[in-house]
Amino acid sequence: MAYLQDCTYGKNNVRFLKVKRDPINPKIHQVMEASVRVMLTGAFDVSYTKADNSVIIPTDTIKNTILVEAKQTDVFPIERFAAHLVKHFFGKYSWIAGITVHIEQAKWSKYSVDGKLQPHSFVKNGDEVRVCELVSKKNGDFVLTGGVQGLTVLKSSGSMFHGYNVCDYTTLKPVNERILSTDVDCKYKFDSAKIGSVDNIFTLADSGLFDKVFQSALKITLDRFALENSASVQATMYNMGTDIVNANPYVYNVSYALPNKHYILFDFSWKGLKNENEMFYPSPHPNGLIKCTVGREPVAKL
Ligand SMILES: O=c1[nH]c(=O)c2[nH]c(=O)[nH]c2[nH]1
Repeated sequence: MAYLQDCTYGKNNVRFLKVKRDPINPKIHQVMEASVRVMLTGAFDVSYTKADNSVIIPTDTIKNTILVEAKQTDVFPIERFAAHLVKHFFGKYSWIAGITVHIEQAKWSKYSVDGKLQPHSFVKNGDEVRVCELVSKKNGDFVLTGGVQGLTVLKSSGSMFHGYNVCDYTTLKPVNERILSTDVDCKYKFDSAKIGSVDNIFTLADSGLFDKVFQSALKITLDRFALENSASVQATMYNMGTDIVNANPYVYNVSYALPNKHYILFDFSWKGLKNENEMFYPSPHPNGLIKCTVGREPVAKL
C-alpha cells in the first residue's frame, strides 16, 4: 500500500529590490536585492491524499506575504528578515509545523567617483550572493545557516598538487605550480544553543553579529586562497573552515563545496615551443567537486 511519506511546499524565487534611505540624509541609500524561498510543512497531508485544498495557504499568498512583509519591515540583515517571516507564518496559520526560509542577497556595492563614495550608485561584480537559511519548527527548534555562494576566484600561482595515489588508471602529472580556480560555496551553521531562540536573532542582528560573521568568512576565504601555497583544494578548504570556526564563537560548523575548475596547459611541443605555465585551456568539464565540513571540537568535560 502506498502512503504519503513526506511533503512540503512553498514559493521559490520571490524576488524584490528594496531601497533603504538613511533617516538623516535620505539621499544616502542601501539596496537589498533578494530572492526568497519559503517552504512549509505541517498538516497539509489531506491536500495531497484527499484533494482537500482547505488547508492550503496558496503559494501566491506566500509570495504576497514575502513582498508585503519586506515592504513593512527591515530586511537588513537577511537573517533578521528570515526570522521575521518565520514568526509571521507561525503566528498566522496554526497548522504550520515547520518553515524553511532561504534568502539570497545580490552583492550591490557602492563605488567612488573622483575619490568620493557615491550615495546611491552601485556596482555588481559577478554572481556572488550572500545566503541564509532558517529552518524552524513550531516547538522552537531552529537551525540558522549563513554563507556566500557564486564567488569565483582564480590564482595563477601558489597552488601545487603532487603526492597523490598513483595507479594504472593515473595519467595526471604532479605539479608544483598550476592554476587554481573555484566558485566558492561556503556555508556556516550557527550554534543554536548559543543563539537561544528565533526571537534572539533580532537582538543579535541589531548587534551586527550576522554581518560580522559574513565579513569574517568572506575575508578568511579570500585571504587563505591568496596567501596559502595550496597543497590541494582539500587542504586549503579545511584551513579556511578552521580559521572561520576559530574566529567566530557563534559558528558551530563550516561547510565548503568547491568545484575544481581545471585550466589545462596547451601542448605547443608540436611547434617546438615551451609552455611555462602561460597558456591554459579553460576546461568546461569535467570538474572536480570537493566538499568538507569543519566543526568545533566539543570542549572536554573534566
Ligand atoms: O586539489 C586537488 N584535489 C584533488 O582531489 C584533485 N584531483 C585532481 O585530479 N586534481 C586535484 N586537485
